[in-house]
Parts: sequence; structure tokens; C-alpha cells
Amino acid sequence: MGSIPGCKVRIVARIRADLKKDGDTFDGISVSKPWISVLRPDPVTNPNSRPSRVKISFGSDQSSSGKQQSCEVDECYEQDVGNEEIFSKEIKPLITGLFGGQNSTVFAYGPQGSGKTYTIQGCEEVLGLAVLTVDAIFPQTEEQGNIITVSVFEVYQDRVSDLLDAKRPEVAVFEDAQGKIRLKGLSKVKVNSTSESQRLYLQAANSRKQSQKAMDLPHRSHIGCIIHVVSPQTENSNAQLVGKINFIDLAGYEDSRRKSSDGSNLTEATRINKSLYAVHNVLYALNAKEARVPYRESKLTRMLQDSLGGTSRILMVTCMNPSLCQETVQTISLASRSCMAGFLACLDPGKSSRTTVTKTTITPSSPQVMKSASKLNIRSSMMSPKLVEPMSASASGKKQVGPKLHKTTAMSSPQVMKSASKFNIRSSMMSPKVVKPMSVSASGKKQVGSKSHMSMKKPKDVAIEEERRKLFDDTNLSKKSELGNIGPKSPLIMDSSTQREVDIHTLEHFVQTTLSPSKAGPNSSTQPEAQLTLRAMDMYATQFLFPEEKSTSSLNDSSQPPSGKDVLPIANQTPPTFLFEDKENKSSVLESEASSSPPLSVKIRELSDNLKALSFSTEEKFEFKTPIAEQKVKANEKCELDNLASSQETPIAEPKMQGSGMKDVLVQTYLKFLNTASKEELKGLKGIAEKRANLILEMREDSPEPFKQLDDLRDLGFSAKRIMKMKKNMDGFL
Ligand SMILES: Nc1ncnc2c1ncn2[C@@H]1O[C@H](COP(=O)(O)OP(=O)(O)OP(=O)(O)O)[C@@H](O)[C@H]1O
Repeated sequence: MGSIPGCKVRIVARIRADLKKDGDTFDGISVSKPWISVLRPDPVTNPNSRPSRVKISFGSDQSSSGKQQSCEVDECYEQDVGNEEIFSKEIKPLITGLFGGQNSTVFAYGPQGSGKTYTIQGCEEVLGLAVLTVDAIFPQTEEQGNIITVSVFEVYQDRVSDLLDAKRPEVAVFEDAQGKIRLKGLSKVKVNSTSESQRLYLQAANSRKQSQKAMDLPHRSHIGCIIHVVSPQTENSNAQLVGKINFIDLAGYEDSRRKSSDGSNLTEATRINKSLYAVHNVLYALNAKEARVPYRESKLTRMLQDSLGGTSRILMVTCMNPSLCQETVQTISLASRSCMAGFLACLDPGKSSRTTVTKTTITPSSPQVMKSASKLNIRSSMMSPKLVEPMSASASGKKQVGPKLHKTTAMSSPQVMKSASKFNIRSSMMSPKVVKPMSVSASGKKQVGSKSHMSMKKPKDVAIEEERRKLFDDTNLSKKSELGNIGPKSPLIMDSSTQREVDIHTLEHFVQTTLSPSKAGPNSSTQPEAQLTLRAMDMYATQFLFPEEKSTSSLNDSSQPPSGKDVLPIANQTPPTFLFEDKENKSSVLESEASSSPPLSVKIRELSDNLKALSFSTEEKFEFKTPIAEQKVKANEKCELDNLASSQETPIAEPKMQGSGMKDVLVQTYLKFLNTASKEELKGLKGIAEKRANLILEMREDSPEPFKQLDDLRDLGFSAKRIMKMKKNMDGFL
């Protein structure tokens, strides 16, 4: 597979068969001429000296401008090509790898109605690629004494649910101690025939449609089917996964500015598109052989991580409507961008993006785009979905922070940009913009809180995430430097030295006496890191996470019995998901808090008030430039002066920036506490009582660090809404 040897991701296009023959329209305008043409390289004039690709052109070659707009992909299947042919050319090579332990992922991507479901799932009369796969691997699995199991799931707004369980339990996605991705609560059903697998898949998809209809929900979500080949359990061994292949029918891409065809609102459309961009970001990074692949940008990519990275192989089938449709141009251009990344990386492996800060960025400001946009009424924001990539490795080894580092190249496809023009396509959509807020220093030297960084608001979330990962990277940070690093971004440190000292003393006393008796050994009791962690965590929990519950108590901690059906006793099959309802069990949490550590809650609140006061200190209190402040910092010896020095350049008078830094620290410290605290300590937190504390300990057995971001709280039964609210409250507060 793959016309470009060495490329990890293969991008092919498929033009859907024409369903209506009586003339197509585009935005109400009749289109009489064929508007997609496919040009294959001529094997004679284009010998195999370089990888060949297929050119897809949009618009008529007799267009008024006389120009054709085009983009390139690895292959294009035209309207007369059926699923079987695609299967035999594209999927069979993946199946060979499957029996050798190689995982694969097949995406169908495209606008609504372009044939994604038809391609992956098929219909009653036509088998889709997933079912054809089951059909093809049966003989070999039987021969080897292996079995096939199937899982079907839906990802809707970052919630993964099991479609083979009528109750649709939520599936928890987390990483275990060995770094493997676990899908806790996802059923695996053994299938014994092709027809059985087809029935299963169709049933799951139909039941989803019905419930969406009944609840009047918009139906755009990602549907996944995982086919596992498993060696069965024997007396002497547990069941073992031989390999798996994932088929993902991605939610239909829809221009979020157009009226939605399924009633979904702008927010939802934007969210769906964002998750589609996240998939593209991952494919792009993999194909470009980038050092960092942003799997965590979306739940879907995270759950597929073990079938995307490593030796896994990826196929993306970009489905195209045969009728003129701006979404088709947009989707194929995005796909082509990933394809181009692989093409360049394969042509010149020496120039892998592992060693360069240069990022592929297509911005509306690139000359081609601007030209197209102005000529053709293209709106830049649509052509340029920002594909945010937070870090890049600097060749110089120096960490570079902030927008100054962003390099913009109109690398994707100028042709595609131009193509948009003909169809009144807005530029921001066609032009995925890759922003690199930070780069990794080869020397490991950190510069945090520099002006450029502090003033960088977008892409805020990703930058913050990367930053906080650095701040709390135990392996890289000395205790000494941690204070320094936290300092410039944290109001705890940015405040006057007097206040800081007072606060640290309070905290030391607090840590040693109450909060962390288990850490009260000679090493731990004086650790500034522990102090800051606890202090910030307390503030965070009290002030931001549960502001509405300050006067009452915590989130509830009730668990429901396991749901989801695990049909097979497979070694790596995890127990079903536990769901928690936040509306229950308030009393038990109250009891627990009251009985376990009343002094703790009092102290937490005290401390929070202190910190709150600090965070709202007046500007003059942040006078880093005064010699006195500097002296005090030096005398303290707990802070790294380099970092503080760099922060002096930063005007700290921007409360929003200050808040952003504080939020960053607080979120991370809170998560770190969840990852490390004892059961009793956990129970001291708002929202955590006996059951959740137990679950956290259980999760820590599976994975040493189960909480890496706020969204991971969903594994504890916190609803997405609630987590959103937490984030929002924080923003509002800060
Ligand atoms: N290659 C094809 N040949 C014949 N019919 C097709 C083909 N591709 C799609 N169709 C038909 O087109 C219609 C839309 O296809 P499908 O539901 O697969 O689109 P989709 O991209 O999955 O849409 P959505 O994003 O809304 O789920 C269906 O009726 C399907 O049967």
C-alpha cells in the first residue's frame, strides 16, 4: 500500500456515485459542467523516479480564468468504483499487517452525505470496508485458532459511548501503567460470520439513529468500529490481542457558518469541526514525522493512539460529493495538506520536522490565499482552521517562546487555495493554520514567563497545557527551579516578597502539621514544590472548581453498578465503566468531610482566602524592578533568579495574563494532587468522598498518572458540563 514508500498515512479520495442525475446546484446556482477531474501521472512521461500522486482538479478547464485549481492525494477512486475494489487495493495490505501484530486505522472523512457511512459501514445491500474486512480475515483467524471480536462506539462531544450496549454506557479512556490506552467499559462481541458482523454494526448504528431521533438530537458524531483479532484464553494463558483495525466514520464536515442541515447549532458545528481538525493535526504530524503528535487534542485521537502511532498504518478515505459543494473542496484540501506533509517528509527525510522549528502553516495572509480570497470573496477565518501545535523542537536547542517563533509557510497547497476561489470559499477554512506557541529546548533549559509567552493569548489552552506540563515535570525540574519557574506565572510568587514569605510560612506550617503528615519526613516537609502544590490545589479546588458548592459540600460520589457487556474474558479487556451521578450522595460527602477532617476544610478556606487576596494584590505589589524585591528574592534562595529576571521584562499589570498563569498552575497542581495524594488527603478535597477517592486509587494502580488534564475528571464521573463550568468559572474569576 502507498504510492509513496515510507509515508505512514495514506490519503485517498473517493468520489461518491451520482445520486441525482438531473443537474447539480451549488448554493442555488446550477452547475452544468463537470467540476471535478482526476489526473493520473502518466507512467511513461512520469517514470518511477519520484513518488506519483493523483491530481484532483476543481472547476472546468474552460473556466473564464482559464485556470484549473487542484490538489494532490495518493489515489482517487472515481464514481464507478465500488467498495470491493477499494477494499482490495487499500485494506488488504492492512490485513497482512494485522496478523503480524500491526494495528491500523481507517478514517472516512468528508462532508455530510458524501458516502462515508456507505464506505465504512455499507448498507443492507452493499458491504462496507469494515464488514468486508471481517469477511476477509475469517479464514485466517480460524486457521490460526484465533477469534474475532468487534466493538462499536460513538464519540459525541468528547463523550465516548458503547453502541453495543443498549444502555450506552460511557467508555473511560485512559492510559495504564504500561502506557497502553485502555477503553474501560467498551464491549467486545465475538462474531462468527460476516453476516453477523454486518448485522451487529448496522444494529448499533440504527439504534443510535433512533435514539437521536427520539431525543431530537443532531446526529453528527464519530462512529467507530474496532475489529480485534484475539488469541483465545487457554488454561495456561489469558486471551491476547493479536492485532486490531479501527474503522472510523467521522462526523460530516460542515461549514459552521452555514445553516446546519441537521439542526445543530454553531457551537456544536464548531466543536465537531475542531475534533476533525484534531484528527488532521495528528495525521499531519505523523506523516511529517514530527517529534510530537497531538493525540490529546481530542478524545477520538487519544483513544486511537495505539492504532495511530508506532508501527500502525493509517488510511484516510476522503469522500467527495460529485455535485459542486464547497465543503468538498475544503475537506479534500485539508486531507491533501497531510498528504503533502508525508510527501515532503518522504522526499527529503533529512529535513524532518523533528529538528526544525519551522511549522507548516497556511495562513490567510499567504499571497495565494489573499489573492484568492479577495478575488473570490473568500473569508479568511474559514479557510484557516487553526491546527494548533503547541511545541516544536528547536534546532539550536534554545527554547523559544511565543508567537515570535511561529514560522508561516504556505506549504499546503497553493492550488487548493486557488481552487477555493472559484467557489466562493472562505479562506480560513481552506487554510489550516498551525501555530507553534512553544518549542522544546534540546538543552532542557527553560524560559518561562517571558514577555512573548505571557502576551500570547492564543492558542491559550494548548500553550497552557504544554507550559504546565513543563512546570511540573518532575524528571526535569529541580526543586529549586520549580519555584522559580512557577514564580513568574503565579500570583503566589509574583506578589511582593514579604507576602510570599508569609504565605510560604503559612503553607509550611500547614503542610507539616495538617495536610501532609505522610510527607512530613526530612525531605518532604520543606519541599517548596509540595507546599505550592498543596497551596495552589487548595485554592483551586475551593475557589474555582466548586464555587457553587463553597458553602455546602462537594460533588457526589455515587457509583452505579458496572454497565456495558464484556462478552469475552480477554486479557486486556477492562472492567465496565462506572458512571457517577453528581446529584446524588451529597449527604454522604458531607458526612465524610465532617467526620474526617474538619480542621482541614477550615484551613483550606483560610488558605484560599489568603491566596485570593494575593491574587488580587495591587500592581505596585508586583514591583520586580525594585532592588528591594530583588534582594528579597535572592535572600530567599528558593527561587531561580534567571526566571525571575526574565519575568522582570514582563509587565505584570495585566490581570488577565496573571490569571492565566495562575490558572495554569492551579489546574496542574490540582491534577498533580489527584495523582499523588493519599486517600484521606483526597477526601479532603471538595467533590471527592469515599467512593471517588477509592476510584482514584484504583485508577492510579492502572496508570501512575491518570489525571493529566481537567477533562480526565470525566473518568471520575464528572460531567462534561460540569468540567466546562469549572473552566468557565475559573475564567470568570480570573
Ligand atoms: N458510492 C456510492 N454509490 C451509491 N450510493 C452511494 C455511494 N456513496 C453514498 N451513497 C448513498 O448516498 C447517501 C449518503 O451516503 P452516506 O450516508 O454514506 O453519507 P455520509 O457521508 O455518511 O453522510 P453523513 O455525514 O450525513 O453521515 C446514502 O443514501 C448512500 O447510500
